[in-house]
Amino acid sequence: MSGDKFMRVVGKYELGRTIGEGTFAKVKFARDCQTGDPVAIKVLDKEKILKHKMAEQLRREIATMKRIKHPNVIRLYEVLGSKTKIYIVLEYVTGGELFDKIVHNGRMVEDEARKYFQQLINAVDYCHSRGVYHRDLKVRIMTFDFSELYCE
Ligand SMILES: Nc1ncnc2c1ncn2[C@@H]1O[C@H](COP(=O)(O)OP(=O)(O)OP(=O)(O)O)[C@@H](O)[C@H]1O
Repeated sequence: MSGDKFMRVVGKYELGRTIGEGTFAKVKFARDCQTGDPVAIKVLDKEKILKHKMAEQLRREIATMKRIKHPNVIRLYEVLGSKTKIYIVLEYVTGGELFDKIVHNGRMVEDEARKYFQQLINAVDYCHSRGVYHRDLKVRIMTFDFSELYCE
């Protein structure tokens, strides 16, 4: 992404701007220094994880995500650590949340809804076939045509 400022290096990644924030993580745009490929890195504070007794849940979530490899599920590439932080390196997706798209447009034509729903079902079916059941699906859209919908 041109125009981005990269300030910190973690592993082989240059960290750029913050692109989102969740309950326990800041999500940064980053770039693989070797290939130039974009990634999203979730940065978690170890102290905060321990304080909220989330270490075991996080460990389980990471182990599960590492097993899941499907074109419609965000890939976890690797996990890095420093003294104070955990860095979860993820596939970068650009299209925003499906929910926001629906709210913004007010409605969705049936063909488009069918396409997204098919991708969602494929992803969930794959996860179930591997014994993984997700209780908090987030649906994000990839801007490429061939695999538009990712769920995490
Ligand atoms: N792989 C990704 N590619 C691009 N943006 C992402 C990616 N993962 C997360 N984001 C952005 O970062 C925001 C926060 O994501 P995160 O997964 O930490 O929290 P959440 O799932 O939205 O909330 P919570 O952790 O509270 O359930 C997202 O809303 C999204 O905008």
